Amino acid sequence: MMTCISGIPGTGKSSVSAVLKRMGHDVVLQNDTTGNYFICDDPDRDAAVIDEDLWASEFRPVNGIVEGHLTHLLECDRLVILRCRPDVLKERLVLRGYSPEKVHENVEAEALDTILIEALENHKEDIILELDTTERTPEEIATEIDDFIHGRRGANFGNTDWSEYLGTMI
Ligand SMILES: Nc1ncnc2c1ncn2[C@@H]1O[C@H](COP(=O)(O)OP(=O)(O)OP(=O)(O)O)[C@@H](O)[C@H]1O
Repeated sequence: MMTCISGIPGTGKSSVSAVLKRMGHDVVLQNDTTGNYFICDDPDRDAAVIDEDLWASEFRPVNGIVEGHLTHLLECDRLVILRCRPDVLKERLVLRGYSPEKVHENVEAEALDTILIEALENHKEDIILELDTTERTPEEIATEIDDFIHGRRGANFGNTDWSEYLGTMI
């Protein structure tokens, strides 16, 4: 069974995945699988552009967890989307040294539910679990994901609404 953990950069995917790995889950990093799909560097965003559709269509399923901000594009059995309140996400990304443009782009995408919307275009609702990481530890989030993977809790999404942040601090 393959579980994907997606979310805007800074929502806590790596932190949560590290805990899940310690709990015994096999974790594959998206960035370790995209090398053959490189198109060019994007200096404005300080990121590589990859052929996302080709990567997603050629991805070989794994029995475990795949973590990365594009993994909601993959076919999978369970999909977890991590969320973070825009003002807190902004702090996390500024601390990382992201440029103001990159902070804005990511925080706006979070406020607009971008990943959830894309996920709903590709997946059935009953495999999606959305978790707000804002005021919770990676350990708490990892426990919820472990419960989801093992069927001890069900799918759930649509409970975050960051629209009040649009057009204000971002
Ligand atoms: N639940 C949390 N509570 C507080 N801080 C957190 C939490 N999760 C992550 N952080 C902090 O937020 C920052 C970003 O976390 P992390 O690298 O896990 O995000 P990410 O979603 O994996 O980002 P990327 O997609 O760029 O790899 C880190 O400084 C991390 O310590």
